[in-house]
Amino acid sequence: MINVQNITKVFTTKSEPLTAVNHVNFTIDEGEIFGIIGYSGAGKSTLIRMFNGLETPTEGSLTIADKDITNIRGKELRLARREIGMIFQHFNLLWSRTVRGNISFPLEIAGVPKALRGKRVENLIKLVGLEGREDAYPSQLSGGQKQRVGIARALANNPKVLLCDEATSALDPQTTDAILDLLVDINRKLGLTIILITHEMHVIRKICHRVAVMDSGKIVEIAPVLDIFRHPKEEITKRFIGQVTEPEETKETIDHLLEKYPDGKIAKLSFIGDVAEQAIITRLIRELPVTVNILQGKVSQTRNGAYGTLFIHIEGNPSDIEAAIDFLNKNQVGVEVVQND
Ligand SMILES: Nc1ncnc2c1ncn2[C@@H]1O[C@H](COP(=O)(O)OP(=O)(O)OP(=O)(O)O)[C@@H](O)[C@H]1O
Repeated sequence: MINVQNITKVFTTKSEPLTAVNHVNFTIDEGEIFGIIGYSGAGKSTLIRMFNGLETPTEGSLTIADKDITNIRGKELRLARREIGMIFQHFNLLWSRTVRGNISFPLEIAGVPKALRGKRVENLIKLVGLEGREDAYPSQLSGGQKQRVGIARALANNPKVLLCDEATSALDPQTTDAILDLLVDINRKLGLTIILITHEMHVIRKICHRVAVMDSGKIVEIAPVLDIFRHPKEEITKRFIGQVTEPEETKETIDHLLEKYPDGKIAKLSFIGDVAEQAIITRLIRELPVTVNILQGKVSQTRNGAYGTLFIHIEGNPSDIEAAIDFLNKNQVGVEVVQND
């Protein structure tokens, strides 16, 4: 449905040209929730802003539903923008208008007659769960409620695509989850394609089907979310995954254990889906003369299934430890020795 080909954006700055997005290629299917993750300055905002003409690419093309939106201007661009809604980190609401007034605004701009607007606004308020708050002003709303208004406003003209620019970054964890659940609900109900940018792997893990990892203007890795969890290739991807799979205290625990047991090896095991980690560890201890200490474990749920990590410390003589790692590898467990000696 969406085809991004060789998209590049170079900004002219006082000192030298700055390449914010550097020859990026990918496609997005209709109805997909597609995440783009990267640290600050990676080029995510610039990339997403090219989807609705807020930035013009220096090179490359971008087609949405077979329509090339790269170089359109004026009326054509305004019409194309109606097909693409956008929500923002800081909501960008009109402070002098009520909830109803904010949601109605894009309909007024599009010239929808008043008689039709009322019904449409009521439906949108219901869709995002803001019944009873229709007459409140943004200053009277919580962050989560403000973003619900942002979502309703973005959906007012029945867009095919919703762009989310760090839409949950200003919200607390509980409100973030509620807004993410709402996005999934809307994606299911309306078949809407959602493209979101974030620096939080939690957001990707919770709702995205696929993810692209962006670094210095380039897409360095792109895959279904569960595959990325299972086989991250790039160092930066591993760091993002660590945000959700590794409890913060893991490093301290590992350091402590290395001091306590200087001879062992510490391994990070990855389990996908229903692989029963308990049974594998039990068999490992029975079959090989090694001792296993379980340090930390966590299971994360993604849209495509569960992903678990377990940190263990293996003690024994070196050949038995090697045999233990072999055993784990043969049992469809991802094994990464994180540190030894
Ligand atoms: N209008 C502009 N003029 C000059 N440079 C810009 C402009 N907009 C963005 N940049 C630069 O392009 C690079 C990418 O910025 P961008 O905002 O796209 O990154 P980002 O990944 O979204 O980060 P953040 O989350 O901090 O916004 C940065 O080095 C930024 O300073």
